[in-house]
Parts: sequence; C-alpha cells; structure tokens
Amino acid sequence: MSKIAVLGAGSWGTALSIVLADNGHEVCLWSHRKEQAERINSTHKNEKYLADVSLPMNIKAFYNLEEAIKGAAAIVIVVPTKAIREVCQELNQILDKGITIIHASKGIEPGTLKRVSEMVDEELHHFKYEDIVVLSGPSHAEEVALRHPTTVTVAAVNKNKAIHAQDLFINEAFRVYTSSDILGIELGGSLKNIIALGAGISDGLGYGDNAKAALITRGLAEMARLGTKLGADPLSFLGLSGVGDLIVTCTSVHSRNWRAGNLLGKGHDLDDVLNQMGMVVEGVRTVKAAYQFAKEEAVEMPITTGIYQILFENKTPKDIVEQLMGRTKREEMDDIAHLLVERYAK
Ligand SMILES: NC(=O)C1=CN([C@@H]2O[C@H](COP(=O)(O)OP(=O)(O)OC[C@H]3O[C@@H](n4cnc5c(N)ncnc54)[C@H](OP(=O)(O)O)[C@@H]3O)[C@@H](O)[C@H]2O)C=CC1
Ligand SMILES: O=C(CO)COP(=O)(O)O
Repeated sequence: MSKIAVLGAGSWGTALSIVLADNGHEVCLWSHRKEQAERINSTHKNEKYLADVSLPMNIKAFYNLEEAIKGAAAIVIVVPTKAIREVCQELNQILDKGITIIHASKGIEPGTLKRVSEMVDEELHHFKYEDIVVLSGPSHAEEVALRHPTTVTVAAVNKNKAIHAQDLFINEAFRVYTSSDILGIELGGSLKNIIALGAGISDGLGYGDNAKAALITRGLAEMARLGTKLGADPLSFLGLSGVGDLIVTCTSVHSRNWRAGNLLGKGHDLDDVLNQMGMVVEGVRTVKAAYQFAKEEAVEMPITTGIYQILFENKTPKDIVEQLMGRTKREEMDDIAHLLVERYAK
C-alpha cells in the first residue's frame, strides 16, 4: 500500500480519497484552509462538501502542502481548473521527481485554450507531459462516497503511468479503465459540462425528455467534431468520458452544471446562480474556451454557441431554442461519418 496525496478538499477530492482509503492507502488530503483541515481531522467528515459521509480513519487532512506530499507515491490534483496553475506553482517548488501525477479536474482554460494536463505540464518543470495521468468519467462524488458502482477512465501517453493510476484506484465499487487518448478523455470530460448546462436550461424551461435527448445526442456530435479536429480519437467520445459523462451530468440532480442551467432556465441571472451554487460550475468557464476554440478552428458548435450567448451576450433561453430549431436543414450523420472515414480509412 502507498501514501497518496490528494490536493483539493472539495466534493471530488474527498470522494476520491475515500476510494483510495478503501484500497488501504494512507491518504493525505490537502486543504488550502487550515480550519477545514482541522475540522476534517477532528470530525472525520467534510461538513461543507460531503456532509453525510464518515471518512475512513486512514484519511488525514493537511494544511501544509509540503507535509501532505512528503513520501507520497502519487499526487492526485483535484482543484477547480481556475486554481490548477496556482496549486501547481506551489507544488513545483517542493516536488520530487518520480511521483505519479494524476489530475481529476474537468475544464479548459479560456484565453490559452489549455487542457488541465497541459497547464500541469507547464507549471511542473521536472515532469514529462507523457507521464501525466487524467482520471475522468461519469462519477458524481455523492455516489462514489456511498460506494455505488462507478466506472472511470484513466488516460496517459505513458501506458505504465495509466496502469499505475488504475491499480491505485480500482476496487469492487470503482472500476477503472485505461486509455492512451489523453486529449479525447480530457476534452470529453470538459465539454460535457457545457451540454449539461444546456440540459438544465431545457429542464428549467419545462421542456421534456425529447429536448434533453436531442441536446445529449447533438451535443455529443459537436464535442466529437471539435475533439477530432484537434486530434482526439472520435471513439473516445463514445466512451465513459464522452457519452457516459454526458448522460450522468445531463440527467442527474447531483450535477452542479445541470443545477446551474436549471436555475438559468427558470429565469435567474448568472451571478445569482453562481452565488447559490457555492461549488464549482466548470461549464461556465469552459464554454468561453470552447466558443473560442470553435471560432479559431472553424468548427460548427451551435449548442455551445447558444449557451455562450445566454451566459455572456444576454440572449434568452427561448431565443436560443428558436435559433437551434431554426437552423438550416441537414443530414444527421454527415459530419460524424466523415470524421470516422477520415480517421480510419487511411
Ligand atoms: N464533484 C464531482 O462529482 C466531480 C468533480 N469533478 C471535477 O473536479 C474538480 C473539483 O471539483 P469539486 O471537488 O467537485 O469542487 P468543489 O466546489 O466541491 O470543491 C472545490 C475545492 O477546491 C478548493 N479550492 C478552490 N480554490 C483553491 C485553491 N486556489 N487552492 C486550493 N484549493 C482550492 C475549494 O476550497 P474552498 O472551500 O475554500 O472554496 C474546495 O475545497 C472540478 O474540475 C470538477 O469538474 C470531476 C468529477 C466529479
Ligand atoms: O463531472 C461530474 C460527474 O462526472 C460532476 O459534474 P458537475 O460538476 O456538473 O457536478
């Protein structure tokens, strides 16, 4: 069994710590708030983020980052994407080579259009990009913490690193697959949050299952369109970090992106919604990046564009429904078929 440091004591960092602790590892859960670390150690609960769950005794919380990572075989980074660079800059000062670096955050940085693995690579100077592992898939923290059956994918260019991460996390309630398509796995996990905002808006407007099925299916088409243009394997979008995560995030009341969308659909404004959530809603930031990507890469992403316009250009959800439903008629499989032919007919 190993010592593993988990950086980020929110919902997901805490749930992943439980999985690692169930596997017998010594887990050091780092919080950037001293009071929170002390409270976790005295109550064995994370009262703000997973209040109802008792934490195993082999999870210990730390406020001091150096102490948290000392002697660790692996570090799992699980902070919101806007905090990735800051945390990695601090980590860079104190990190030993040879540690396996895994991240489980889902988003793309607006402006630079970097994925999380690319930000980690830029900030951790003694690590090779090939060795960074991403963990992604349909996995709400609330259900993982209850040991409900969950499946995820770990991806890295270096297969041995992905297998190391798989071995650390896999157990009878948490099944872990590997992939070498880090690009596709990260894009799937990030872009699905935008579509989940859309699904929440649709439900908030009072539309039913037909509209949601349409959003999931056509959302997947535009995720795969952008991903493939950027070099991802189109089949990754049919996997856990594509359609799997889309289904869970677009249909679950646990999803913060769905819940935020739902409030927007009911007429609340964005600032009000984000204040009410009190947890990270990654889709709001990622939609800026995806909108920029779509323009720069000349990829059609009508749903993403519509969500961006609702959030940042004062368009109403109803305007966007009209815009989407009134688009020029076309063949359904046109672009998907071309993507697959281009990729596999060589
Ligand atoms: N929740 C889930 O089910 C899943 C989440 N994810 C992804 O995991 C990532 C983290 O999400 P999640 O844990 O849910 O988010 P939460 O909002 O539940 O928690 C975020 C945590 O990060 C901390 N944090 C914020 N800024 C910093 C910083 N600068 N330095 C250190 N810690 C910081 C927060 O501290 P504070 O309390 O002070 O704000 C909080 O403890 C996201 O990218 C999300 O998409 C992926 C799969 C499932
Ligand atoms: O990524 C997630 C589940 O796989 C969590 O989604 P939310 O951030 O929308 O809650």
